[in-house]
Amino acid sequence: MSAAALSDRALLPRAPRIVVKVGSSSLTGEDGRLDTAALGALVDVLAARRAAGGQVVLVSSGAIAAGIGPLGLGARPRDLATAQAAASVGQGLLVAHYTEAFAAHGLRVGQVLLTAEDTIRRVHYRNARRALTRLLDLGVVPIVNENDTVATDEIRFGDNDRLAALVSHLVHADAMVLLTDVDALYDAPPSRAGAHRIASVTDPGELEGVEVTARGSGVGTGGMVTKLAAVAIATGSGIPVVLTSATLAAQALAGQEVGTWFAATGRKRSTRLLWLAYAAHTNGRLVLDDGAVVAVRGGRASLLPAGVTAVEGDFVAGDPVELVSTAGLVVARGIVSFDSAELPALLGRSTSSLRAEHGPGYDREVVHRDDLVLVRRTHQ
Ligand SMILES: Nc1ncnc2c1ncn2[C@@H]1O[C@H](COP(=O)(O)OP(=O)(O)O)[C@@H](O)[C@H]1O
Ligand SMILES: N[C@@H](CCC(=O)OP(=O)(O)O)C(=O)O
Repeated sequence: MSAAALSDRALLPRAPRIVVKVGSSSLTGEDGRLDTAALGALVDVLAARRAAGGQVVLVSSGAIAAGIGPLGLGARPRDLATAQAAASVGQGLLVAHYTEAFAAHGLRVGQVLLTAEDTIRRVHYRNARRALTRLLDLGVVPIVNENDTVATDEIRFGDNDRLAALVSHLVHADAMVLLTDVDALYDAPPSRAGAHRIASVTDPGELEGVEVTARGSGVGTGGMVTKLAAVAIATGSGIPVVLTSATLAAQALAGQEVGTWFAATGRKRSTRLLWLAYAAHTNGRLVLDDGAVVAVRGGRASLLPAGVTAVEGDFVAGDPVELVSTAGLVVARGIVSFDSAELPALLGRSTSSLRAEHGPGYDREVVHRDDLVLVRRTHQ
């Protein structure tokens, strides 16, 4: 990423590396099936960007939609197993369409399927980053999607908006472009009479009072809610975002006054912590005593067994969990370093007594401070 974040949409044409995310709703026709003409039109815009010297990572949804027709399904499947089957059939077809469309411009594509896990486990995200940057160096257009066939209900993005934000962070993108079926963020769902387009957002506080729904277009998932969560992840880590419709992609990339511009607000953070803060589905809760709440809120302390009073849920070491006060207020999220089965016997105990009784290894933190993020409210 260049040293300073892009300060204005007019600078977008000169951004060296962008991540473009296109949603199912922009790639499907009225019947919910893949619209290859819309896909072709998007590829024309992205190919022009490549021809002008810019690097592009495309995060494309549409695998499930592309599987609907070939499998003879009437509509987008709601159950996970059928959705996974549709994605399995559709992903190959989707990438085949992209391969052909980009090849017409002399460009190669590379398929990259990621899971939520890939963005938290250190070794996984290093691998993903290395592969993506090598593809870009080789002049390839990486086409990223969630690996739907292996993603489980508990740990998956489901929508590609947050995946796109984490990919933007992973590749140090200069900007993220979210393409959907509405031309901008509106102050209320656009179907409502009198809803107004919001041209730019420079501070997250400006989003207060903006009414968004999680209900998408029918083929998409998450609606505007997951888009704003993705915007928070990207802008909060120094990456500005443009949100507009796929049909306005060319104008958006040219820096014209379309869509909604979200200015970068924060500095770069670790991808794993971003995932934990905004995207992770937690598998359990640790209840903290008052002293531990104060220590954790201070931002520099790890959570020790002595500060935990109760454990809720089933999890294994390495899972994301919520850290809550005795009143049930979520204080932080963290990657826990014990299984839920072994924790109850350790609670309230000092690390030295645990080491004496159970051996070295047991004197570790329940959540290390490097694996912990304080919770702030978002639109999620
Ligand atoms: N305040 C809002 N501004 C704009 N769109 C909104 C708002 N609230 C809800 N939406 C809805 O979000 C939908 C886009 O989400 P979705 O269908 O999940 O898209 P995609 O498939 O591109 O991810 C739009 O069709 C729109 O109806
Ligand atoms: N990975 C899924 C994407 C899920 C989805 O619908 O995402 P989106 O349309 O971006 O809200 C697919 O390719 O069908």
